[in-house]
Amino acid sequence: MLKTPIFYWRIFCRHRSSISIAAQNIENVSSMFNNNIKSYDEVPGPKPLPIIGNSWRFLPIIGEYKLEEIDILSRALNQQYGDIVKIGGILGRPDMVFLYDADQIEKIFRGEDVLPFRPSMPSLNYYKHTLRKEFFGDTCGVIAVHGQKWLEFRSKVQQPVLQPRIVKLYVEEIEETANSFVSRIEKQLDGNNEVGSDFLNEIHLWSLESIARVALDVRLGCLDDVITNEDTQLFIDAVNTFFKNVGVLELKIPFWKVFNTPTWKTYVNSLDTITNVTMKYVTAALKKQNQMKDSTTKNNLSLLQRVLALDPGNPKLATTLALDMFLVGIDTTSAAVASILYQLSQHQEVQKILHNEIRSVLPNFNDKLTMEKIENLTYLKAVIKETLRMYPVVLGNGRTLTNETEILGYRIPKGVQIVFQHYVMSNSDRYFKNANEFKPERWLKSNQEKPHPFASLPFGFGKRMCLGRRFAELEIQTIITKVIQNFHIDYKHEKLSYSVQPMYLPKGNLNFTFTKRDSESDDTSGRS
Ligand code: HEM
Repeated sequence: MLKTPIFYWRIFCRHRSSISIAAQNIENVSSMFNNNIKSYDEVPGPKPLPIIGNSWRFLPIIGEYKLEEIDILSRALNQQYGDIVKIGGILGRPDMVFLYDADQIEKIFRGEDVLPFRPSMPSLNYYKHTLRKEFFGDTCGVIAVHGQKWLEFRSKVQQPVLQPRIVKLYVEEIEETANSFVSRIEKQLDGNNEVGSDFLNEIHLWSLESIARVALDVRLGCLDDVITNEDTQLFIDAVNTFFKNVGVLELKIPFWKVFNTPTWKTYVNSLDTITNVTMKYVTAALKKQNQMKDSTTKNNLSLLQRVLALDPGNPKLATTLALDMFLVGIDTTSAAVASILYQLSQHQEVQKILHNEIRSVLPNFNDKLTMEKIENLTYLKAVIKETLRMYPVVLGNGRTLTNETEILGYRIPKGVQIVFQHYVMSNSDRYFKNANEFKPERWLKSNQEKPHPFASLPFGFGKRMCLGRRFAELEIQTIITKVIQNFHIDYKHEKLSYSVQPMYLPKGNLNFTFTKRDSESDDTSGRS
């Protein structure tokens, strides 16, 4: 069936929309007068067959393109065809052009117009714009939203969400959540100091708890031994159900478009629950804000209070923002943390340097984290960047052209979806010397060889850049600091390979071994 091409695109587009949008005017006028420009038909790529085009390549059994192995496929296409590859002739969807050239990607990003176009995640798009239209109206958020509605929403919330000054207000709460995670690990260790096979779910709980602190000003208690708050259990279940079903709706034949499939109903229920619980907390915050007027200084207003103030008396804007943060901020951050911990378990020398850095910045276990201290954890930041270089959780990002554009000597028509192949570029020696080596040092200031700024872009770029980036960084920096400060981490099982799930992360049980460090220990003590 002709479903698979769409699957393929959506995997790239995952992050429920990360695949962005965009548009640019680059050189499109001058190109009209340049006779050397080749036509779109000449762009290299797998040749489509009559009628079925290239769709068959994505079919199970007979097709050679496997969605879970897009990493391998993308590299193979690059080797076979070069820096620009057309995947055209896919029934029911626009052509895709894969791009492997960082200079060209930079041009496209820098030429973005005011309304970068994001081909949206259809299931969420339908939920927001049709099924629950009455609730969302024109305040639909940014995920699965484009055009003027996207611009209006993003312009309102962008400043508070991305401002370092505001992110700084959350250091203590994010640290508290990380401490709860550490305590929970301790309680879950078996006789061999190993955590259970469902450790990724533990990371998800931490991530949900952290985002709730930011988006709702609430301590949900996801990491408590016993969850007593009914809403919290409801919320955890709904978030899990959402993640379980969104992949099915986005990646399999979209029967839900024709009738209410059980998956669709479950998915809608989960979204309704997340929206309702979110609305409940936001409304409570609004009430509290009204009662406490003037008691908080303007500088200390939380993100939620600031967003509430943007639309006085109305909880809709803040609810929608929180909803979007939950929908795209949990599994991305969780995947990144899982991947970083795995890499640290595989690179003991890196873990040792990192631990020594953490010990020098936080000599005592009880030392509180501050933004200034985080600033000094330069090796930690390099470890995070290096993991996201080699294993970006969102494999590729992209933009749909809104104008005819010259790309690498070819005239590419409006409407084509350009997919930036960051995974391949950031793992190529062309952009990173000895690219297959895990070397955080390459990101340190002392390194003379500066990487191309558009070869590794884990959070995207430009007007639609990740809205939660600063919070994601704070969360990841804090959790890794706390875990490595407390434990030596090992992975004593067969090496894991990475796959698209649809976040890109190690495939298999993450039953790490956590060996408690004592406060005086250097990195090697406490190891079995
Ligand atoms: C490691 C963690 C994360 C990664 C790697 C990541 C990556 C991305 C990427 C690649 C995009 C697309 C950017 C573009 O098109 O240029 C994106 C968009 C977005 N991200 Fe993240 N993200 C992460 C965490 C988060 C978190 C924690 C939140 C919220 C708290 C968040 C909220 C968003 C939103 C709302 C958008 C859509 C922005 C728009 O379309 O205007 N992300 N993210």
